[in-house]
Amino acid sequence: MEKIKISAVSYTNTKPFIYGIQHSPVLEQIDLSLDIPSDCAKKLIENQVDVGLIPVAAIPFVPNAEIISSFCIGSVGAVNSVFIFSDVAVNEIKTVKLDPQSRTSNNLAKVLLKNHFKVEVAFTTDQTANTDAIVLIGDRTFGRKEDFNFVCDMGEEWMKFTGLPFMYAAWVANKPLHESFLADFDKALALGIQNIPTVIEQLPPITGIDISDYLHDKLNFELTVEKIKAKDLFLKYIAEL
Ligand SMILES: C=C(O[C@@H]1C=C(C(=O)O)C=C[C@H]1O)C(=O)O
Repeated sequence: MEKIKISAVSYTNTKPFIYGIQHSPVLEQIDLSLDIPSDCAKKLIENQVDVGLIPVAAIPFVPNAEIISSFCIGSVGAVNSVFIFSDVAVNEIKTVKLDPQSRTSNNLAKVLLKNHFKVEVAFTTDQTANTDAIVLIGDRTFGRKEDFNFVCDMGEEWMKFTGLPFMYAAWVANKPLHESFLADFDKALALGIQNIPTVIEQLPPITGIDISDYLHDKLNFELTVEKIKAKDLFLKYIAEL
């Protein structure tokens, strides 16, 4: 039987899901690759894979996109790995360098700066540019908060702006898949979330972040009705940018 090709995020935030997949029988049905989020999206959009843990901002670009799991990468308030870092206060930001690995958080920065902070800002993807602020996500943010005068946690600011939690990435398919596979896959993800203490024990030493606090209390993996509401609202704001 042909394996189901899956692209998942290569960051620490996805380790519980990987643990669950690797400790479940569904592993035998899967060809798993770990990629930066922007590549997870690219692979799913270009049909190089059947399922991706992809940035929610990329969902509208996936033909026949369907969210297939009751789990996601989310937060209820602060997430501690999705930031706008700057040395000037947010109302003084004029230029922002975007993170080439991100699709969701780059758009979240645009949405929040326009609608929440109400500042007009120029964005660049040129990584050599000198800007007032940068968007940075994932493991590369660990230990970086001390390097900047101003630290804006976008999960926290989204909550202040909308009163809602946030969904950064979702498990999305680009074609119909067997019900039995989907049930087994979701069970595998659930197993990973139930075993976060073991996942933490097995991680190599990580500095610059309290990894237990991050995986237990900042990240929030259940795909709730409120998070779907947040995703729909976020996509609406993106369409209005
Ligand atoms: C919480 C995070 O969520 C992520 C942010 C993403 C994005 O900005 O496109 C995509 C996938 C997730 O890894 C993070 O990476 O820190």
